[in-house]
This record gives sequence, structure tokens and C-alpha cells, in this order.
Amino acid sequence: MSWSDDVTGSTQSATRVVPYVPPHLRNSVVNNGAHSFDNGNSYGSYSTESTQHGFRSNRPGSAGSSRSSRGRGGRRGQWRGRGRKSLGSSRSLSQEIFEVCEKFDDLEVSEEDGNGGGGGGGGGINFDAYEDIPVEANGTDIPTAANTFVEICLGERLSENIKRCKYVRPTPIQRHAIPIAVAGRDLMACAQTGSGKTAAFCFPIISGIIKSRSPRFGGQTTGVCFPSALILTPTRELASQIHDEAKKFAYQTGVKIVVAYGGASISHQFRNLEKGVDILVATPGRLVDMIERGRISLRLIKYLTLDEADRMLDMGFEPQIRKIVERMDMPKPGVRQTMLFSATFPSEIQRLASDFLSNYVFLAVGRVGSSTDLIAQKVDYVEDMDKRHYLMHILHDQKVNGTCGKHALTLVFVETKKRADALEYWLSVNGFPAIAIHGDKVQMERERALKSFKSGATPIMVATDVASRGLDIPNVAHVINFDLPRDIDDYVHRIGRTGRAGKSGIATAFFSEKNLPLAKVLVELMNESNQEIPDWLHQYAETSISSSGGQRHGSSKFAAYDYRSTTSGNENYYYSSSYGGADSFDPNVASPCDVSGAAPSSSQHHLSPNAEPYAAGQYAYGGGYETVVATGWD
Ligand SMILES: Nc1ncnc2c1ncn2[C@@H]1O[C@H](COP(=O)(O)OP(=O)(O)OP(=O)(O)O)[C@@H](O)[C@H]1O
Repeated sequence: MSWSDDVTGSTQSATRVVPYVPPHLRNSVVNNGAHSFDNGNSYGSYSTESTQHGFRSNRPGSAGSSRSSRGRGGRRGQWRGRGRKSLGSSRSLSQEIFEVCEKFDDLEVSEEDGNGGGGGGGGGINFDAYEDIPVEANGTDIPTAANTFVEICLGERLSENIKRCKYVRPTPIQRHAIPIAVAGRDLMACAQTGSGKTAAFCFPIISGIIKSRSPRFGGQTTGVCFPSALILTPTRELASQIHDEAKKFAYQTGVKIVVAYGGASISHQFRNLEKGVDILVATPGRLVDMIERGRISLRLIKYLTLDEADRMLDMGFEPQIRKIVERMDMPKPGVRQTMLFSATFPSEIQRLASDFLSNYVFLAVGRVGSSTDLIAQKVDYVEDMDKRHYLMHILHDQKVNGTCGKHALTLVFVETKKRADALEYWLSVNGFPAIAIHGDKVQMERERALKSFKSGATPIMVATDVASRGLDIPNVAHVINFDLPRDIDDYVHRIGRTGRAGKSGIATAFFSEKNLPLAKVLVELMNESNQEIPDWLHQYAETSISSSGGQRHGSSKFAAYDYRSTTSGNENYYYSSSYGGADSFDPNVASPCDVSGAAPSSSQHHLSPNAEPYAAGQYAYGGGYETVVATGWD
């Protein structure tokens, strides 16, 4: 949950926000004491069975895709109580957090926010959902994972801000990635959407800058700015979001963060830079422009982060990224520290990315490119000509049954900018308040659309892939793939706009004949996250095996793990991220700061009986799924 939304939530309404609970979990939510989530919420039943709405399809077989509750409710049923009232008599971390929060004026978070301030670290985040997630760390001398933020020694100010954000415990990616980054190691990190990657790269950078404070160069005297850290993102909205998040983390630390992206006034951004910059968050185009105008130098960069790194290094962005990283004045790998983060990392991109890294650690929390099983995925067979009416039925159901309640938002992905505008118009004239976002809109319109959607003023947003990556929009209850993307990784990122920070969500996809090439990889992805797959989709998948060949993780495009594992003798460690066993978690016990690059013995990095490592060679290599350039990017 982003900060601004917390603020919005806290100022707009003092009432408690009822968290979205998808239908298959509604009866499994455990009442965890007097202040646990109210499960008797207003959300009614939800069904989009095509047969129910009378839609006929020529799909093979006739099985529907309705979800059952098979074995999925258990873990996630253990929602925690929230806020001060839910605390027991003993003093807890949450108690301290609320005390610190009192004076966090600008960035205040509502204590009663049912969706969890800052992601709900105080209770909204369901850490149980992340238990037993397999973790692969590959490389030499890998620093030990941390169970608490305290033991990482991020510095007093930053630690206070972490509490203010109500981040009680690190998420699995944070447990593993932060110690690695704090130790100064290069990192290629892959973790599921909504699992806290932003903090995983922001904390080490902010902490490092505070610890090695050196006089800032540039500013008004020379007119050239010399940031110490550069965070690159593929979209303007994501740059802006990371800037907002990083500002919270760096509150009262003196670390200056500036954002630069296209479509907004460059002179305004120059003025911000002139006030001093430690961390620059930027989109590539605007950054190149600023460098070429001689206003930014990368000579003193100590930290380089590519968020959505696979996107930044694919065909669309790679030349620009190479220009910035290799042909400007940025220090070389090994001199600077480089961190790459994404939820997906095709092996060909991993290979490319290794040019930017030096002796790096590869970290995968969960299978690379997998979707979180917090998202209930549903695939319906819908012909193109029926899509609008079918969508209308879904939205109508939500309206009537309350699935799209006061705070629940629906995000609809389409293939092209034109289709986004057309669908926005059609929905609006049919009584469904919708707004479109895509790359042809001017920046102000894009920002207005996002704001209107986030606030719930327009609860339906129709988007191209410009909104598919990174955006952390609270209360997105339902993602609808009106048009499926051609690339399964884009699907993973799109549906990842819901089911974030331990909360659950729904994703519905409209599948038709033209999506045949996606069938097999979609089935594999859904299988991995324990989704119910309709028989007809299985049948399509079988057809697509014979036409395209290969498997998702077996094609050259996909890697289930570190691509180096097949070719080098790098150490491999497998963990369960569970807080049990040898890594047992006790939030009240702070261990000494022992993460400064200490190389663990392999016995410290054990394979949990619950974890399922991805053995090298498990997947046969076959034909590749085509690489496509997504539409609507900056
Ligand atoms: N330790 C934590 N405790 C509680 N909430 C957290 C914690 N870490 C992150 N969050 C919250 O989780 C949400 C998702 O985090 P973030 O946006 O960093 O995910 P992500 O992994 O980068 O997702 P994506 O792959 O979609 O970019 C945010 O609202 C964030 O505030």
C-alpha cells in the first residue's frame, strides 16, 4: 500500500476499511479475537461462469473454471488482528511503532486502516502466506539472511522510519536481499509481485549513504549534480511511486531524493536537483536528456538499481540502458554496486544483465517468474465479439453482489491504446465509471487517471501495459485481462497488481483462439500456484505443446533459477523462508549486527524439508516462446 493512499485513507474517512476477501476464502477467515478482520463483510457472491451468463463458446470441452476452496484457505485464513486494540498485554513491536507514529505528521498512517498502513506491516500483511516459500541464493560468500530489521543495523533514523511505515518484519525478499546489499554485493533478485522489493533495494542504499556521508558535489555552484545512487524504472508512474516510498524511508535522515521522468517540466526537475540529490529515481529517456544537457554526472554513482530489470533490459530499453550504464561516466561494475530486481527474469535477460554485474549473488524467492498463490486466477473462454458484454456481466455482478465494494477497484488490461480509449468510453456510457491510462495520454492525464482510480472516484481503470509493472495500488481487488498479453511474464506482472503484501485478490482472463500460444505456459503458471484449471484450457495447452513445443521454464526464454547454475560451479543454497527451524524468528531478540559480508558455512544455509529446490536440469530445453515488445511503454 502506498503512503499517499494511506494518507488519503486516513484523512478521507475515519471508518475502518474492510479488507477485500475473495469468495473462496470468505468462510475460511478465522476470527482472531475481538479486533480481527470482520469477515461478515458486505462482499456478496461472485461468479463469472460463462454458462451462467448464457455465453456460448466453441472451446473444446465444457468444463467451467469456477474455483473450489481446495486447500487454499487454510494458511491464509490466519489473518492477524490489527492496530493498537489487537495487542495483547505484553509490549510488542507494534506497540512501539504506534508510539513512534504519533509525530510522523507529513506521512501519517491511519492506525485503523484495514488494509494496513504501508502495506500493513502492523498486521495487514499476512506473513503466513509467505511461509515455506523456497528461496534460492546462488553465488559465492553469501551473507546470512536476517530475521528482523533490527539485526541488519540499518541505522537509527532509518530503523525509526521502518517502524513508522509499520513494517514489523522483513518479507522473505527483504530478509535475504537486504543483508546481501548491505554487505556491498551485487545482486540479481527475483521475487513475486507485491512482496516488498522496493524496500529491499531502498533500505541498503539509504543506509549506505547515511553511513558514508561525504560532502555533496554539484548544486548551484557548478550547475552539475552528482547523485550517489541511481534507480531506473520503466515508467513514469513507477518512478514517482518509488520516489514517494523512498522519501518516507529517508524521512529526517538528510538523504535527498529527486525524481526525473518525461512528460513533466524539466526545468522544475532541474530546480529540484539544484537543491541537492543523493538518490535519483529516473526513467531512462529523461535521464539521458539531462546528462546530455550537462546537468547530471554519473561519475560518483555508488549504487545502481534497475527495478523491473528484465523489462529495462529487453529489446525496448536495452540500448538506452547500455548508453547510461556503459557509455556515460558511470563507474564500472565492481566499483559501483549494482542491484537488479524483478518478479520475472528470462534467462536470456539474465545473461544480458550479467554484463552490468560483478561477482553477484542470484536470489530467487519462489520460482522465478511465478505468480503468488494469493491471487485466485480464473480463465474464461470468451470470443472477441462477446468480450464487452461479458465484462459488463462481471462488473454488474460485482455491483449487485458488492464484490466491487466501496474501496474495491477493478483494473482491466487491453492490448492497445485505442482499445483502452474505446473501452473506457463504452463502459462510461453504460453506467460503469471508468478511466483509461496509456502511453498516448499526456502525463497530466495519466496522473489524473491514476489518482482518480486510486481514490475510488473512478473504480474501474482500463490500461495498457504501461500500468502492468510495479504499481502498488491499494484495494485493487480484481484484475481482468480483457485481452491477454502475448508474453506470460506480462501476465504475471499484470495480475500482480492485486494480491499484494499478503492480501488476496482475483484475476480473470478472457481467453480465445488467438491466445492459443499462451495456453501451455498459462497452464504451467496456474499449476505452480495451485489454481483450478478448466479442462478446455488443458486441452488447448496440449494442442499448443505440439505447435510450439517446449515448456515455460524449459524454453530458452525462461529460467526457473539462476541461469549460471547449469554452466558454473557456483555455490547453491536453498532455504525455506519460513520463520521456523534453524532460522527461527523471535522479534524480541535482536542479534548483533553480523551481516557485514560474513560468509556462512554451507551448514547454515540448509534445505528446509518444506522447501522444494529447483534442481538444475529439471527442465528440458525446448522451443522458445516468442519475445514481444509490450505496448504502451514510456
Ligand atoms: N516488511 C513489510 N511489512 C509490511 N508491508 C510491507 C513490507 N515490505 C513491503 N510492504 C508493502 O508491501 C507492498 C508491496 O511492496 P512493493 O511495491 O515493494 O512490492 P514489489 O515486490 O516491488 O512488487 P512489484 O513486483 O509489483 O513491483 C507495499 O504496499 C509495501 O508498502
